[in-house]
Amino acid sequence: MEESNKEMLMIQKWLNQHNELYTSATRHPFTLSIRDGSVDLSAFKRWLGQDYIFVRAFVPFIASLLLKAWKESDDDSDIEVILGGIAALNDEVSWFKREASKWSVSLSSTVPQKANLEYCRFLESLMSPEVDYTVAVTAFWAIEAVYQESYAHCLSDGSKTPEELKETCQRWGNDGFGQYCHTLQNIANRRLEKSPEDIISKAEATLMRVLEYEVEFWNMSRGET
Ligand SMILES: Cc1ncc(CN)c(N)n1
Repeated sequence: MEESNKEMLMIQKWLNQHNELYTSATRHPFTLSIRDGSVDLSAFKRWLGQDYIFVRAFVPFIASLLLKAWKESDDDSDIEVILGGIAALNDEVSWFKREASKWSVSLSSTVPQKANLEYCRFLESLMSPEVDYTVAVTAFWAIEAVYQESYAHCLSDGSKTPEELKETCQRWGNDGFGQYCHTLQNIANRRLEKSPEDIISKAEATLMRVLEYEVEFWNMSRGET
């Protein structure tokens, strides 16, 4: 391993080593099509309905992370950070309902697609008490960071995001959420620094699984499955 990687924090090292996979999640054709204004609105509506189902499954996952933080964390401020995420989710669920009615998407009749079911099943597996807090908080950071990077890109220079999709992009692409993701990354790095080799490799494998599920989730908006 080259010298620079030794001082580098674990997450940064992994993002370098798995840059292709990270890019496939954060620069997916679906979000690139939002950024260049060519997005197929039926793909956007498919994504909206599926993501509402995911966010509902995300709630118990964050609740389980709060419990792991309470039991295992060496730093009490982690609990407040995670609590902030739970509070934001409360607002997020109502945002989905408003946005769905704006697009006449019926959330109650949306059927979870295969990629969604598999991702939610993976989330549920991370809720098990056997899964270490360090592994779970690394997953939490990755899940949030993919959306933050993807949607921030739809708002950055040169973007031609349609006006009616800007609010969606702002939801995850805003600077405040960017700060929040950096806070999560710091928590994950702090925990990884003190972790034994087996936990570190579990966290790396989990990060890669999250990125793969995120790519499949974006692919789902194409509506093939
Ligand atoms: C699939 C997915 N991944 C991440 C996020 C951001 N919480 C989301 N809403 N949906």
